[in-house]
Amino acid sequence: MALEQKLILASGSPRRLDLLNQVGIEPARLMPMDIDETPKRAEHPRSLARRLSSEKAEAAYRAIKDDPTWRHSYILSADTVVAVGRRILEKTEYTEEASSALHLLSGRGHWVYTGICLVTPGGQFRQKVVETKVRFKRLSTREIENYIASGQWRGKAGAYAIQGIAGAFVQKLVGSYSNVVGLPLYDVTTLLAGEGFDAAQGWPEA
Ligand SMILES: Cc1cn([C@H]2C[C@H](O)[C@@H](COP(=O)(O)OP(=O)(O)OP(=O)(O)O)O2)c(=O)[nH]c1=O
Repeated sequence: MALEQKLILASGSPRRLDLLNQVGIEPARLMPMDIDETPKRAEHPRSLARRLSSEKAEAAYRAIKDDPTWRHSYILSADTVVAVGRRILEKTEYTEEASSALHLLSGRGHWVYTGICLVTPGGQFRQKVVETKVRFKRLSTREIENYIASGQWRGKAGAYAIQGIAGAFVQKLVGSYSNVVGLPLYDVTTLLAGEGFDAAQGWPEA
């Protein structure tokens, strides 16, 4: 059976789809999962990324497990969390919040955690959290204002998108770049390889 018939991406993020396509993986179906992403009190950012990625996968699994067309599929989900120390910088739609997040990121190192979760057709959950350390240069008030005006921060964890203008803010990055954009490609393809998927050849015949 071809990979196309086997993989559901439980995400509405165009970046995640682009990243998968980049390595030749085209999911059969996209299932954006609308879950409550509010962190629990004192929840560590790493635990949050793990919990939310598995909640997205669980919601998708519940939706397809009794559906004869989709129940033999794999489900992949992810969640990206940006944090300065233990302080989580959530996605925002408000300019004031985005501006204070950028002031906080300016001239400092921060962590980007992406939780990934792969559910097998048998209902087993395989999970991982991947960490990338990013350091921004010092940002002037003018640079922050211009960035806010670009709107590129909307709906992005940490109020920035490394794949756009904010790429110029990055002084140093340690770890996976694709992890910051929203899906760590090495780790995703390694998880899929554990299920017998070879990116160059597709899935083995069922
Ligand atoms: C830090 C950073 C985040 N992001 C994006 C990736 C994610 O789409 C988003 C983090 O929010 P998520 O909640 O991980 O994802 P989402 O709500 O956009 O999509 P879904 O839950 O349906 O999969 O921020 C970038 O695009 N670039 C970046 O540099």
